[in-house]
Amino acid sequence: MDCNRLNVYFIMGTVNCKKDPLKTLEEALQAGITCFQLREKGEGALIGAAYEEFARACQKMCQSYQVPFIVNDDVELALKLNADGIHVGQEDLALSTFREQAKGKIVGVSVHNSREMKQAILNGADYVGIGPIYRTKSKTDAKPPAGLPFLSAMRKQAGNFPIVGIGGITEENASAVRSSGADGVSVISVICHSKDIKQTVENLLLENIN
Ligand SMILES: C=C1C=NC(C(F)(F)F)=NC1=N
Ligand SMILES: [Mg+2]
Repeated sequence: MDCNRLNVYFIMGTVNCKKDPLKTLEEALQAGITCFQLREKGEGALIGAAYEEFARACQKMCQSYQVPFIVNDDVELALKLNADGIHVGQEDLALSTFREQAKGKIVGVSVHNSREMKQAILNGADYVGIGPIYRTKSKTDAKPPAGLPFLSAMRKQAGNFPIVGIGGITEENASAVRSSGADGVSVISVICHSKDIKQTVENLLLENIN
């Protein structure tokens, strides 16, 4: 996976949004997010036909901006929609299972320590999500903040394997996350709660990427 794809990796579900989620996604795509993950979970999340319909609407929008459409956890839906990839946690399926069913798809894995990262790379992940870097409000069962030194240590171990930082990342701390070794920043609230999504995404983007 081209690590520039991870530049600004927006993650969203209907639960995260104050205003219309599809409008939020449209504005974020227009502003230049480089990857999108549908993470529909938690209290009040869509299920069944409404969930699938929402997912298809998000996928269609991503396709019109040539931005990868990644599904969190739900491998079945990812395969049904022929999504560009999936993102799974340590508790989700074994990558090998998904890999067989989905050649050429992007597979991302959340990792919290060097053993998990080593395993994810061995199992054929295309990128790893490392965090939470800072305190997050978006994930109820998040681990304690790992901080930048942890991210730097993981970068040292990973060589140039694609790494995206996640957890409490804002316009203020995004550059520190990048200079600590992340190829990109993954965000939920800072975009979902932004009054000016175009400005927010521009402030998060690493400019003049070749
Ligand atoms: C828990 C997560 C950790 N990392 C990522 C990503 F940023 F995509 F790598 N997504 C998640 N849903
Ligand atoms: Mg998960």
